Amino acid sequence: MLTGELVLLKTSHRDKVREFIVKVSDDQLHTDFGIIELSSLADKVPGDTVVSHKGQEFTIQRPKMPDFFRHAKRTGAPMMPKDIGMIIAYTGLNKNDVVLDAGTGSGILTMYLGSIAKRVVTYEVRDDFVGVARKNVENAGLDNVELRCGDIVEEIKNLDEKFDVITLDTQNSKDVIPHVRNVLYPGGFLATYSPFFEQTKEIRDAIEAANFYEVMTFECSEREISFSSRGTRPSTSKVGHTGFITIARA
Ligand SMILES: C[S@@+](CC[C@H](N)C(=O)[O-])C[C@H]1O[C@@H](n2cnc3c(N)ncnc32)[C@H](O)[C@@H]1O
Repeated sequence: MLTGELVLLKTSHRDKVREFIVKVSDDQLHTDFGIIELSSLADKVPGDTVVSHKGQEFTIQRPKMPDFFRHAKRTGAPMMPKDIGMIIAYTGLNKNDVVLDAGTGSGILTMYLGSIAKRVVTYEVRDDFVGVARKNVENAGLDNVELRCGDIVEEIKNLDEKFDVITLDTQNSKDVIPHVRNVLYPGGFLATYSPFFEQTKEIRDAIEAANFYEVMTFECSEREISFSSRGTRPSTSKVGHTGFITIARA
């Protein structure tokens, strides 16, 4: 692993997996299971192990987005991976795209967008939430995300840049939509996320008034299957309703 690279350290204790995301550096990681010199990770590769001063063995992996998602600090209502996956798939997000995103919240969707897109500009009206999101984005090692504190309803009117994809997860997305086409490239995608039917209808009305194409609204349900010695069946604890996704094209 290279100096400055992020590393996922995993160890088992009493049948439970404990994990830490660290950076290869001259620092130390202090855990219940002993101290690890992080410089000792420099000559390792994924799959190798490192041993703490108390003799506890940790395996070394490269952290991926699901690890950053699990470790992220949360405020408000972060988007779930099932919905994030749909937005990424239906907007066709790729490495050349520049994205406008609002509201940032704790930056969960923002992190996933940043892990794929060329650049992400994200707006959040609460500066304490911007602080949380900034930490999550930095912890995920992303340097292509620009976090701005501001009200997207006003800020979008003053933007002089165009975007390939715009994602809106705010209570007032309907007030942003009339301005979206001014900053979205022709053929670019808008994706909105809204928990209520009423809010979603307002978004649809605003999208229709702004003459978008290829409009569709859906919700994504996720059904986990549980496997046990007694049999195989859908899990009884499931993720219920989260939100409705609306996709539209300029
Ligand atoms: C549901 S959360 C977003 C969650 C985020 N997508 C995530 O995955 O972590 C909605 C956020 O929008 C912010 N917000 C609401 N109105 C806004 C506005 N007009 N401009 C910018 N942010 C706004 C709220 O403060 C809140 O943090």
